[in-house]
Amino acid sequence: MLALLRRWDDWSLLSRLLPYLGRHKRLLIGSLILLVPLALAGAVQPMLVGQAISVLQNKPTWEMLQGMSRSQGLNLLSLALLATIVVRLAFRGVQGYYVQEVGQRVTADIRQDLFQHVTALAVRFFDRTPVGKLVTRLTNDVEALGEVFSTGAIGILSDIVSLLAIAIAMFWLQWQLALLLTVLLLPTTAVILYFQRRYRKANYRAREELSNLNASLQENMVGIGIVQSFRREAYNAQQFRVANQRYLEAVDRTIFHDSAISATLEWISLAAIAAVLWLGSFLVLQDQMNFGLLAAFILYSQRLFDPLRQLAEKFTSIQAGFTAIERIVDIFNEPIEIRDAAQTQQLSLETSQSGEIHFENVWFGYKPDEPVIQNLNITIQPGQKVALVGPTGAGKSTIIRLLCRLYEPTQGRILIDGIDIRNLPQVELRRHLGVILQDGFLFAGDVSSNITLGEPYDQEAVQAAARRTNVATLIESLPQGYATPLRERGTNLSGGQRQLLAFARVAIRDPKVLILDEATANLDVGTEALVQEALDDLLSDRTAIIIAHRLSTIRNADRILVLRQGQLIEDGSHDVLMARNGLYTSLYRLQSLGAEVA
Ligand SMILES: Nc1ncnc2c1ncn2[C@@H]1O[C@H](COP(=O)(O)OP(=O)(O)OP(=O)(O)O)[C@@H](O)[C@H]1O
Repeated sequence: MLALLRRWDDWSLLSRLLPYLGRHKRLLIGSLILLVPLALAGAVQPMLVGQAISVLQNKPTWEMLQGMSRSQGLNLLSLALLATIVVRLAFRGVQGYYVQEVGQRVTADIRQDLFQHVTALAVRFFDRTPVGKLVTRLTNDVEALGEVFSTGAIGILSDIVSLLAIAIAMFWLQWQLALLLTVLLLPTTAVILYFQRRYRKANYRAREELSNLNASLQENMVGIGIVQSFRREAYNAQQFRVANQRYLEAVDRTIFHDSAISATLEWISLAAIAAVLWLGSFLVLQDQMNFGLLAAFILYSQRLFDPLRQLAEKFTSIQAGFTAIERIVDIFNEPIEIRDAAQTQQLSLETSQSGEIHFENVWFGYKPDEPVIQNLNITIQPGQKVALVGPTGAGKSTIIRLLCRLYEPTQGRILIDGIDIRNLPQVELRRHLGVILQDGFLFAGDVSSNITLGEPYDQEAVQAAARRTNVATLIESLPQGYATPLRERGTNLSGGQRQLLAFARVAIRDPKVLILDEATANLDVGTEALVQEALDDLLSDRTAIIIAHRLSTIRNADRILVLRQGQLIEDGSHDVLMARNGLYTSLYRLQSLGAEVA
């Protein structure tokens, strides 16, 4: 307990999460109220047994028992004992249920808030955090935290109330024996605290190792295709074995410290009985105490260590919970870097002139000292089709991520229709931009929901978007049409078909700016014709930024921007750039040569 009080850090961490308890006040208060009769019944039982023995021995008893015959007194005491047993039986179940219920509800609330927080974090956070680790935090850690709120915190309160009730009863009955037991409690508590501290450290390590294990698991599952095609199974299994072994060793350490605590308590509670017998018999022999009282104290010495043992067990789960709290609060503390401004502006979508994009002295780097985009100045007129071209790693995709505000420029600003994108609500910015990437990601759900993505479009709009993007025939040929279930992996859609769905997803939103990042790279010839047709339709009357490695696909762009190492080095139409005989010309010639050789 002292260790807990000393850990102000922990308490301040915990206090961040206390409001969650406040949401379930009624259950919480119910479970707290039930603690009182439970503790009282527990503390009275040894007294009743002691009185029964005294009645049997004709020794002094409580006043109310003195006018009764021995059998009447014994009957009354047995009835009272039965009543305390009934109280404990009846209330313990209800109280346990309430406590678990509070824990589970708090866990569910925190899990939900954590999910919302994590999905609001900038992409930058995901660059440095493996998905497996996040999953561990959202599942195992939240679960461990739930224990703090259920069995942990309230359980500890219940044990403390029991301990207090027993202590008061003991001191009331016989102070010397009570003092002896209290003195024995002190070194026990010190030993427990020592092992607790060790346990806490071991537990933190174990959780870290579990995160690593999950991260490795997740990487292998997601990359299973590559794992198998490069025959990396044995190699990866070896790596997994190492991670698994490390986890095992870390868990072993926690078990060791946990067992050490139980063993200490086991030993000390026996020692306590011996000590009570020793001092108690001495007092009985000296006629300072009767045998009934000694019997009551032997029961107390067992009872006293029982809540202490439970307290230690709960401390263990609370310690695990504190580790989890640290890791969860870490995530809650992760600032949401990209937020809507306090005063946002609106885009006027109605004018035909909307869709102008302007990069003004934009600098950006994923790491502070490594600029990936350097002093970029571009103006794209409404309706213009612009292609971004350049060697691999030149920064083409980065420009798109900046425009979508997945990352913020370190210097300079980006304007859409004259408004800084930081002043636009993110919802509006992203609605204004239709992005199609190389892989059309599918969510678990049916075809329609993969097009609407949860927004309230009616079925007619979904079908119209599908027709516009040449995917309607395909969808209608699926076993359940628009209601066919899809999921990210293992669907029977080809890369091209998924891409057509991604087009429909954008078409239904009717964005003013279309962004294609290698959107047609993965397609077979048949699908490419379909996609090209859909694309021509989508592109009309929209500003578009297109990234394509195959330069033949962007010949018709109004403007081609050539990048090298994050700098714009050429800007013009295909013909103008060819005449200039620069980087674009050499890239184009290289590709034409490649095509001829092929
Ligand atoms: N998430 C990231 N974290 C750190 N560095 C990154 C990240 N994404 C890209 N980079 C680096 O930024 C540079 C530009 O990357 P970007 O993806 O914009 O290039 P690109 O021109 O689109 O390349 P490609 O044609 O190969 O897709 C590269 O040097 C890359 O290593």
